[in-house]
Amino acid sequence: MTPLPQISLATLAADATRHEECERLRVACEEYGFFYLVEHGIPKEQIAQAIDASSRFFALPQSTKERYGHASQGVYPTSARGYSPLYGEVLHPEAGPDPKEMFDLGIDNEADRRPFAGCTRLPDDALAPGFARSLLALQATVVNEVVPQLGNALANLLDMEEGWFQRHFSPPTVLQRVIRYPSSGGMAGKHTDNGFFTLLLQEELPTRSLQVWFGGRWVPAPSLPDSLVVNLGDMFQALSDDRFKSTPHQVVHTGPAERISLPFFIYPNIDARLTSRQGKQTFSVAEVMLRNFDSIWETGNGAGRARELQ
Ligand SMILES: O=C(O)CCC(=O)C(=O)O
Ligand SMILES: [Fe+2]
Repeated sequence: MTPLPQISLATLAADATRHEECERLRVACEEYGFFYLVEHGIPKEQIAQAIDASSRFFALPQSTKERYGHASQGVYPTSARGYSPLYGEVLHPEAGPDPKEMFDLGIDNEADRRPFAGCTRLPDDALAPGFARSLLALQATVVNEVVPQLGNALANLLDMEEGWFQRHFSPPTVLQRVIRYPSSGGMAGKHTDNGFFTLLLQEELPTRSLQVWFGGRWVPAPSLPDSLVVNLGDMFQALSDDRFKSTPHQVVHTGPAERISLPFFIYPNIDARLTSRQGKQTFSVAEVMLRNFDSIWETGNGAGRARELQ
């Protein structure tokens, strides 16, 4: 059993029940910074198709996958999109590069030359059947349905002025990722996520691979049927003047099967400059994101608040 609370997006979004569920959301965020999202509205088949197609993509020959690597993508920073082989990313400096492989996508916009924007070069249907199609379909549901509803409810916890969420998340910056942890053992070093919040879809496996740092110990966040995992990121913590925390977490996957997970890292609009509720912190979204990418990919110092975590 996991102690993590469950929050219903349908209840949160309905006028008659919103108030009570918002209170439960507040408690979940204050106590854990992690919760399960149920009644989230993402069709089960859409998730299953994305996981199946991802698994097939990762089974392609290494040289084929590497044709879609960071250098082939044409987005700045280069590590923001495309395929990354095993041992590419450092989430915690002591753990070193993680045994996991990944593919990163974002919201496509050919003409947009700002950081983290542009178009993802994806394998076509002949090479990776359903890969691009299923991941972009999932992205559309997440970005158009889940992010506005959940994002608004989370923004309300921050007590910002009317229209704050709408103003700073139109559109949001979305880092969509597909991760494969091999059956021989996979890891994601302990870290915090750097954005506003993260939505995690994970393959339904009996393992307890994802672990959350809570109450001085690692608590498993296994996949529960029809549930997503949501966690708060460093930007949420900063905007709340540290009232809410971005909770440390890690992945220790020991097999016996491989594990696919599909996180969506949700950030404000890339041009936003934001100030916390009490005015103690002001930051540029692009600057914070670029610094975090530099720490992960260039200096090996890890993600989010990793350096604070022993
Ligand atoms: O794969 C997972 O379950 C979580 C991965 C994660 O925490 C991350 O990529 O930030
Ligand atoms: Fe994470």
